[in-house]
Amino acid sequence: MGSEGKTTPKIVRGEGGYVLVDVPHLIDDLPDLPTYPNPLQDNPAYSVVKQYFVDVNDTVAQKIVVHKSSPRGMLFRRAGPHQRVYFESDEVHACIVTCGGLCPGLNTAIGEIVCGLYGMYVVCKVLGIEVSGYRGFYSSNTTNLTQKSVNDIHKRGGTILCTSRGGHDTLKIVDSIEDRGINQVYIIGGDGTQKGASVIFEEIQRRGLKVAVASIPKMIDNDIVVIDQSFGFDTAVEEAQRAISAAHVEAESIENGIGVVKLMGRYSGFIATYATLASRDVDCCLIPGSPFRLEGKGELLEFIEKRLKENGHMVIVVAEGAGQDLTVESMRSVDHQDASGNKLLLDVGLWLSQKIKDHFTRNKKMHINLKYIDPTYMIRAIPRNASDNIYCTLLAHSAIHGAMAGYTGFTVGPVNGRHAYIPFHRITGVQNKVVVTETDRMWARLLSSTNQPSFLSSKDVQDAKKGATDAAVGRGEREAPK
Ligand SMILES: Nc1ncnc2c1ncn2[C@@H]1O[C@H](COP(=O)(O)OP(=O)(O)O)[C@@H](O)[C@H]1O
Ligand SMILES: O=P(O)(O)OC[C@H]1O[C@](O)(COP(=O)(O)O)[C@@H](O)[C@@H]1O
Ligand SMILES: [Mg+2]
Repeated sequence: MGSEGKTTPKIVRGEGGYVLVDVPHLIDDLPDLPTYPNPLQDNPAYSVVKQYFVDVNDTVAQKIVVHKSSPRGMLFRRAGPHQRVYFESDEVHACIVTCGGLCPGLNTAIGEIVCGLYGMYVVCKVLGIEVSGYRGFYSSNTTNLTQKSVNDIHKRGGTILCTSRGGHDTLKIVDSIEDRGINQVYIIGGDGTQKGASVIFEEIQRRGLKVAVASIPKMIDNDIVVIDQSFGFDTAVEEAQRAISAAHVEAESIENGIGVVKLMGRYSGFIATYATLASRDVDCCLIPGSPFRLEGKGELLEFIEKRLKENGHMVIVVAEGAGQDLTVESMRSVDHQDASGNKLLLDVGLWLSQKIKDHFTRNKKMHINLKYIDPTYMIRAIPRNASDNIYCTLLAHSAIHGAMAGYTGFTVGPVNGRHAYIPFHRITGVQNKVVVTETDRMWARLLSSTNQPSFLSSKDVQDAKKGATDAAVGRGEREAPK
């Protein structure tokens, strides 16, 4: 496995606090590359739009709420089609790879890259890196992707290219790119994948190749900074409702019924938070950013007892990364990792369910009926919903326009609603989290909606505030405290 990217950030400063966090361009290292008119100008669909092309100086502001005396924040390059492109249509040899865990919308993203390249840029060589993920680059399994072959894949869950964890060998991957004559690499994947894409880009740059590397971020649990939301998240929240509903039906149909639902979210609690807020059936939501304890006054077990006495049933949603400090303590775990180096978490849902059962068996005050639901793989495997489908189309188009315009080493996504190109170094190594204190009002809305205690001690509040500051610094919204 490679290390994280070390590209020097390309920062452009101007008047009035203008700070553009720019993305690399092929001409940074290959200044004499010729340009060509964008074929879209002759496309009957797109040429009717008067101002279809973006201006090369267009930027998107990361910060839209600014104070009189605070820094203006950073800008990113606006995504979209450019008047001039750096590839002739028949010169393009693109490839697409999907890595990491499944996420609804992967097939739409693949299909839309293929259709966008063929339809908008009259490209006719698009290779799918199969079987699978990064290691697929150095196996012989590839497939020619055509508009016909991707025709209805957006209706299916999973990825037609398959995916994998581990197996990132930068040199072998770039050798394969070079040997096959690939000059546009589209990489779809999560945080690990973005780190991998970053080192691939650096090796390509080191070899002085005319190869654009564009990535589409896939983080089902939305733990990506800078961009508004990741694809598949909306679908995941919707599908999570079904698990919560089932837990609610089970819980309310039996005396002292408790439904426990574990939702994805290793570092963040976005799916759990949004699904809880949306469902209104949840009595208690537990996420990584909000520590809790089991025993003691005002702590979780006491709250469960209270809610059962009041309502006769309750639903608990727990994000997979919640309470890891407690599970590690009680299960004396060893530090296991998956093939990609991700820490393997202990199943907090199972652990919590057992703890609740033990508590009520021990104190014999109340007989409870607990049902535990883990819908992780059911959620990941479904096809995307309508809004994620459209979103994936826009992401794919933004990636294609960027690569054709010669940008490289970038990921795409909406920043305050406008699509932008973001350099890898801005999104790798920092995680987006639900911030339970300070500025994040969503958690406050959740507490008010479930009417659960916050379970936070004053030390937790201090730690959470520090976490909020670190996250804001990570997002570039605030300067690091001196
Ligand atoms: N620091 C890294 N450098 C290079 N490749 C990496 C790095 N971290 C992860 N990868 C590779 O990225 C791919 C996907 O990573 P993984 O963490 O499994 O999924 P995700 O991208 O969804 O987070 C794997 O093939 C893994 O080897
Ligand atoms: O069984 P797998 O494929 O390792 O996946 C389990 C993990 O995949 C996820 O669904 C998503 O993780 P990634 O974003 O790293 O792919 C996690 O929430 C979960 O812990
Ligand atoms: Mg990941």
